[in-house]
Amino acid sequence: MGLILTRFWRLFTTEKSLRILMLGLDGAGKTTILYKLKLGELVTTIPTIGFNVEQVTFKSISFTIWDVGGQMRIRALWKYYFQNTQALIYVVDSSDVDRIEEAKEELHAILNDPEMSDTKLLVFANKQDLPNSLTSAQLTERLGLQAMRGRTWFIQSSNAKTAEGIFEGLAWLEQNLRD
Ligand SMILES: Nc1nc2c(ncn2[C@@H]2O[C@H](COP(=O)(O)OP(=O)(O)OP(=O)(O)O)[C@@H](O)[C@H]2O)c(=O)[nH]1
Ligand SMILES: [Mg+2]
Repeated sequence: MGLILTRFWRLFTTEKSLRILMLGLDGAGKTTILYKLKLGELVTTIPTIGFNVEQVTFKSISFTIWDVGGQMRIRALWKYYFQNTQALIYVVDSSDVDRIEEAKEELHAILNDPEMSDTKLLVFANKQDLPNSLTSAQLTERLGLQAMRGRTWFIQSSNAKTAEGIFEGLAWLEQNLRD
């Protein structure tokens, strides 16, 4: 009976959980972002070997966010998380200027996978608090975002330590994944 009621209730509510994949080079700030969203706290992270997954509810939508470790030797595992992903959150350390090209190559490799062809893209231009960090406009250029065809995307400046920009990014996802 409970199950029937639950199913009936779901017909009239907008309840749904969307699968979000969060990737980016090691140290970009993915795990920091995940727990800032989940707990509202700054957690002390260690490099992720494997993944973290958390359910985060924002406005009408429940997001299941998969945060996968970004170290080079484990990036080959990213593809096993692609299936059924509605949106990719790609986190970039905007101050790590020497590795922007690497971040660009990895991003385009992900987006070229057929399983990611309809996936929406949110880029966090993270670590904006650090000196010499690139602005979101500079990153847009360096990551080749404008040149992408047929992709719904957005770039948001952020500081994961203070949560600046993080919820703005989630609001964009909520708007674009609602229907
Ligand atoms: N200054 C500054 N530091 C940040 C910011 N976001 C994350 N960090 C720090 O960057 C370091 C790496 O953050 P993580 O969240 O562990 O990075 P990650 O992307 O999960 O890394 P992997 O798990 O190795 O893929 C930590 O010391 C964070 O505190 C930010 O916006 N500004
Ligand atoms: Mg991590």
